Amino acid sequence: MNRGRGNNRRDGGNLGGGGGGRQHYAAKGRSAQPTGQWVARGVGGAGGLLDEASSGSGSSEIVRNTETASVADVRKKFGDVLLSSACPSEPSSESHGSLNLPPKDGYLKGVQSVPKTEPIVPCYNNNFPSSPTDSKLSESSMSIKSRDRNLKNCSPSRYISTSPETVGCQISPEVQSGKKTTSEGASGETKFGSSVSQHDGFSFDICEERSSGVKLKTPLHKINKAKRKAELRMQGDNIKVFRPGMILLKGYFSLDDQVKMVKSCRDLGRGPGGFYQPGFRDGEKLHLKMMCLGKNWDPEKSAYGDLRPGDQTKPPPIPDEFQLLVKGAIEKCHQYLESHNKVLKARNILPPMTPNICIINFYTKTGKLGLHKDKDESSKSLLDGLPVVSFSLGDTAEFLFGDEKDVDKADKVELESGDVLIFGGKSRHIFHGVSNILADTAPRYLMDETHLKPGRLNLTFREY
Ligand SMILES: O=C(O)CCC(=O)C(=O)O
Ligand SMILES: [Fe+2]
Repeated sequence: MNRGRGNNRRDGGNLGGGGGGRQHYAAKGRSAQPTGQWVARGVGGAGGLLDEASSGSGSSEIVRNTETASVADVRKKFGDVLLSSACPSEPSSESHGSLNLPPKDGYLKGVQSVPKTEPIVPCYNNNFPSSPTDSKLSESSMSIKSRDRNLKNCSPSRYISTSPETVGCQISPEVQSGKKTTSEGASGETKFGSSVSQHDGFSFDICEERSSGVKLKTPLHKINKAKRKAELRMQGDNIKVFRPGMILLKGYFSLDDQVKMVKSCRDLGRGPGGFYQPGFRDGEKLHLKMMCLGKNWDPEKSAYGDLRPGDQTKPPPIPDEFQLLVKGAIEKCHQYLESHNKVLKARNILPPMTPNICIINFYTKTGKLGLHKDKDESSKSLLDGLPVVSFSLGDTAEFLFGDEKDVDKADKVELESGDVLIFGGKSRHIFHGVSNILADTAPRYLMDETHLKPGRLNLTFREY
């Protein structure tokens, strides 16, 4: 399993050809639930229509899936859980940026286990999710875009930016030879540092501290307008099947649900096992901040483990509410495939899964992730094509995917805040990556409510 090493790194430097592990290079139907109540959306009641399969999905299934537990059942279970607004979220006295500086003299790898900030006990009982309804997909925002010319001809080792503006193909000889490392500060600037540690920057806060200064709030009528717009987007047919097993649920999460998710990630990310600046064994840094839930993914070993090697922290468990959202999204896909495609048993095209791993990435505007395959999960999981379920929050990402590790041959789709992308079954082994973050594209309401730092939050759920 190689998600991050050698030619397969998941860093900013690997958009070019080669193998492909997880290399950091660097939808929907929400019901009109009152704020604070999270109801899995858009499941159940799938029609029996058998339209032309847009994905070319197989039509050999003859038994309709009736086994998947209804999300409504899970709703009953979690529907009354109190919201997480009571989670402690004391401001840190530490400036966030300083946690991303290169390690100080005397720093020893593996010793920096205690965050400088007062540890904040994460709250795992946030009450998710909402229930999106079928919605119409806006072609403009979900069509596959042409290839990313900016990344053309970048070889893997050259795709490490030396400045925030550098898209790729420029790198100092020191970095190429592995003598220097790059790290991305809170501002998104890429900095050089020593390669003593791959684990500096523990407990990076994805949100700004609320400033004491006066900040103009978005007028209520604007908020309502944005919410109405989001609701409308969710009411149409917002689902796109790119390939068998690769499905985009466009605008799946309401703005309020997005706010809750960001707040949960923030709370989790400031506690033990929280966000940090990951790097590879040779000192190269991924162009993002990362944390894991359930199991730790180690970019140095390209493998999962129970503890994070750098500080021996155990990743927090995946909150039940996240589980519910994942389940709802998969069921939504099943429902769609069975009602819009010639599929009688959609789980044969997109197998169900219960995630026990979530990798959360935070990209600043210069963040990126090289073309890679997610292949560090168990052989059985990979063989069965258990899907990766990906939630996007914040700024829009240009997401590349294809059969080869070649940006010129990759397709591109924009993933906006609230979108869910799922790739499983025959699409489980696609190359994919993030070529670009489109600055200032996050919904204003989300930013106002969460103080999310400029950038994008991505959660990918998997079953080991
Ligand atoms: O950020 C994304 O959309 C993709 C993330 C990803 O591929 C990964 O974490 O393995
Ligand atoms: Fe991935």
